[in-house]
Amino acid sequence: MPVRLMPVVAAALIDADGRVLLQRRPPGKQMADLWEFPGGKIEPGEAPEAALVRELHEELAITVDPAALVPLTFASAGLGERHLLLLLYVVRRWQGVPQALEATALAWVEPAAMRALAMPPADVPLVAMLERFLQIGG
Ligand SMILES: Nc1nc2c([nH]c(=O)n2[C@@H]2O[C@H](COP(=O)(O)OP(=O)(O)OP(=O)(O)O)[C@@H](O)[C@H]2O)c(=O)[nH]1
Repeated sequence: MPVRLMPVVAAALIDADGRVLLQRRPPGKQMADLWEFPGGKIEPGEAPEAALVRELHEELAITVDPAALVPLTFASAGLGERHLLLLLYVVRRWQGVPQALEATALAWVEPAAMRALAMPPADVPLVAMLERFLQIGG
């Protein structure tokens, strides 16, 4: 059965205290009001890293060197009529102070507190993996 693949890139920005930046999706969008990792869809012909650098600039007004994007894990899940392939990167270096240009809120969250937030279903295993990764000093 053919699927319509939807490739999405997302970033776990980690600050000096080991907290993770999450943003809240605006009302009216798919998955409204859920907390998510900043990011978005890869456009046709775009490399994943270029897409993530672009999205982080559009959503947070920060500049990120593609070399600072460290692949961590991915999610693969049906999403309506499409199939989401969500690539999660860890980012520890960027320029600028993140601003909520598209989200309704930003929050720096302790890793253990992430799973208490309402997030899209595909993010649940990503959050578990990220928490373990940060626990072992990744
Ligand atoms: N950015 C992001 N998207 C996620 C996450 N988890 C998850 O299921 N998604 C889904 O991946 C898709 C990303 O689309 P988006 O709407 O953020 O992408 P975009 O910025 O390109 O938006 P647009 O369609 O308004 O141009 C949405 O269906 C969203 O619900 C996540 O943690 N971060």
